Amino acid sequence: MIEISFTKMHGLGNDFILINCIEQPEIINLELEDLSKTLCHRRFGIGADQILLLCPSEIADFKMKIYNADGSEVEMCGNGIRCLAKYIWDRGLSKKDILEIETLAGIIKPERAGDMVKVDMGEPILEPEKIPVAIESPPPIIDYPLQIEEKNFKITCISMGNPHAVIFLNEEVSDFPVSTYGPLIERHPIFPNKTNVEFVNVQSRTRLSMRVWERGSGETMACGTGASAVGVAAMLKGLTERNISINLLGGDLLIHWHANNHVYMTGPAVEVFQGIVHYSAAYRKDRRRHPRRSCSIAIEFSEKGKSRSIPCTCIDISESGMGITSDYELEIGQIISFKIKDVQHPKSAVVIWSKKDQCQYRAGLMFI
Ligand SMILES: N[C@@H](CCC[C@H](N)C(=O)O)C(=O)O
Repeated sequence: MIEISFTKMHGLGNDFILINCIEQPEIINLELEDLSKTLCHRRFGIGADQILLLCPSEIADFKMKIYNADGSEVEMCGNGIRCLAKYIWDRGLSKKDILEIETLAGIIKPERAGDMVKVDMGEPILEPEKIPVAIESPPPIIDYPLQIEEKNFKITCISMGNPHAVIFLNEEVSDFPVSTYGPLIERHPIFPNKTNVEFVNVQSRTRLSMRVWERGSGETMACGTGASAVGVAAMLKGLTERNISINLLGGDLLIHWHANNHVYMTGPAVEVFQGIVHYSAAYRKDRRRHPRRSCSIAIEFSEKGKSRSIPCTCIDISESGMGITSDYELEIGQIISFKIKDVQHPKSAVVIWSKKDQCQYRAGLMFI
């Protein structure tokens, strides 16, 4: 059982469990799919649509990893990145007004905009093979006919880093059976990576209303990438201007498809509460980048801020970490210092797992 500190946040009711993996680096070593499924569960967990992991990045200010409630890892989350930016600013983790956040969809830039957060969502992707959607037709895919049971839909396909199928309805979106057709379209074989599905009504040339069925999470109160895709779809079809507001179940987002081809999304981000969850951790199978050599070397370590030396045995070692056995129990996240005679290695490590093994303790350490 490990303790995980988290912050519950939402963007227009699309809710997130944000975990700071810079402060808790051991989290990255967990089975993250299991973690997301467990924590997002609305009855047995904390409850959320997605988990967001704040991580260090080598190419941007920070990295955001995102997992849906069903455990699937996703490329991008528009409401999530506004919440992540607010978390970073509120805790003084960066003084920059425009952040660069690495995601699986590339580097996305959230910017302070008064009480709101404006996000440069990048350029929409229209090529069918990149969305991806198995339709052999030149881009853009607009109003492609798709029959689902007795209903004939027309889908407009766009990727904002993640896939979206946008459907403009003649009937009222507020009464539409989103939870009947959403999952059938999400898993339709023409979407090899599944898809998010947006159902839309046009109110005027500057205002739309929509509901969204999110891939891997079900119907949510809002979706930032979804609203961006809907804005692009409406503009491609000539239904609206390039600067519009979109009403979702949780409130409004502003979408601007700029002449530079970037989509800008503006909306709120809210922190709800902080907490600590006790989690029965499953660890990732061995995905080490550096192979470990077995050994048996007696070493001593000391805990950060303490001078007492504690004996232990190093039982395997690689470029990035080592395994030890000791009579002393170490805690996950604890930082220790040590020295191994005649071996070149960093002098500090963080404990990424720890368990009792018969009458001794075993721990995995990552060099820092
Ligand atoms: N809620 C998000 C999108 C989250 C990911 C999505 N469910 C997917 O699987 O692509 C947003 O605000 O963009």
